[in-house]
Amino acid sequence: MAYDRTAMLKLLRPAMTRILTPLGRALVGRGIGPNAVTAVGTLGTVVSALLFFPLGQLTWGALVITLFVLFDLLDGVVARLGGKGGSTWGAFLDSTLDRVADAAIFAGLILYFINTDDTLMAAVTLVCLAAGTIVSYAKARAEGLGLTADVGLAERPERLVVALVAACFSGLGVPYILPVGMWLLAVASVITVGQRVVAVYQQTREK
Ligand SMILES: CCCCCCCC/C=C\CCCCCCCC(=O)OC[C@H](COP(=O)(O)OP(=O)(O)OC[C@H]1O[C@@H](n2ccc(N)nc2=O)[C@H](O)[C@@H]1O)OC(=O)CCCCCCC/C=C\CCCCCCCC
Ligand SMILES: O=P([O-])([O-])O[C@@H]1[C@@H](O)[C@H](O)[C@@H](O)[C@H](O)[C@@H]1O
Ligand SMILES: [Mg+2]
Ligand SMILES: [Mg+2]
Repeated sequence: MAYDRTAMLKLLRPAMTRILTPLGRALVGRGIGPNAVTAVGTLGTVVSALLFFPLGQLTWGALVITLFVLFDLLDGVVARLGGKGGSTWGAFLDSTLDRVADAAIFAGLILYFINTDDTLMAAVTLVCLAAGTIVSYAKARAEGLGLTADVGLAERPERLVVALVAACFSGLGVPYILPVGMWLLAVASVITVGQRVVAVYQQTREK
């Protein structure tokens, strides 16, 4: 059964791939493989999220993190240009390290809220972190069972764009944008968990 793809950012993927292809080709030409790109992207994201955000450097944090999360598109480009179309180990590493990067981004924001004595927003951001992890787990578990759960309002690109744009503009002084972004993301992530559970349930009923 086909499912509607509600996550609109997926439409940007071909364009982003085209933009990153010359860089990917240069990396392949220098013998740099996809796993190195995945590892550097994750390390850069973790270090910048846990450095900039807790210090209140939201704009710089968002910009530097953006640079490193784009490595997640670049690693796939490098894998495909490498000629073998990607490896099983690389696919596992990519998805697993995505969880590490996501945890660091939201942990950095939680530490920022704790440092500014905003316990409520720290809790809302914790919901974003937990629900986002469950969203990814639901898909991985479904795929492990031979099903799909490739649906939802707040898939990873949406979660990253909302969090990073809100942090970026909050750092520039736009009022309320970070709390509003985190509240919206918490609600959208919880809804996405529900959407994936329903999608898997429907497939099990059809079998
Ligand atoms: C200095 C910074 C300037 C800021 C400029 C902002 C530019 C960004 C603008 C827009 C971003 C647009 C978002 C793009 C959406 C893309 C949609 C999408 O689907 O993305 C998914 C991916 C990656 O998914 P995945 O990892 O699954 O795919 P891969 O292509 O990697 O393929 C996986 C397969 O590849 C093989 N493989 C992989 C790795 C490996 N080691 N070995 C392998 O073999 C294997 O077969 C695998 O199965 O991307 C993402 O999730 C990342 C999304 C990035 C979102 C960025 C958000 C930033 C937006 C704004 C930031 C705030 C800045 C505000 C600026 C304001 C200015 C006024
Ligand atoms: O499920 P989700 O968190 O929305 O989306 C995620 C993808 O964007 C990511 O690229 C992949 O490696 C993860 O395993 C996960 O599926
Ligand atoms: Mg990737
Ligand atoms: Mg990924």
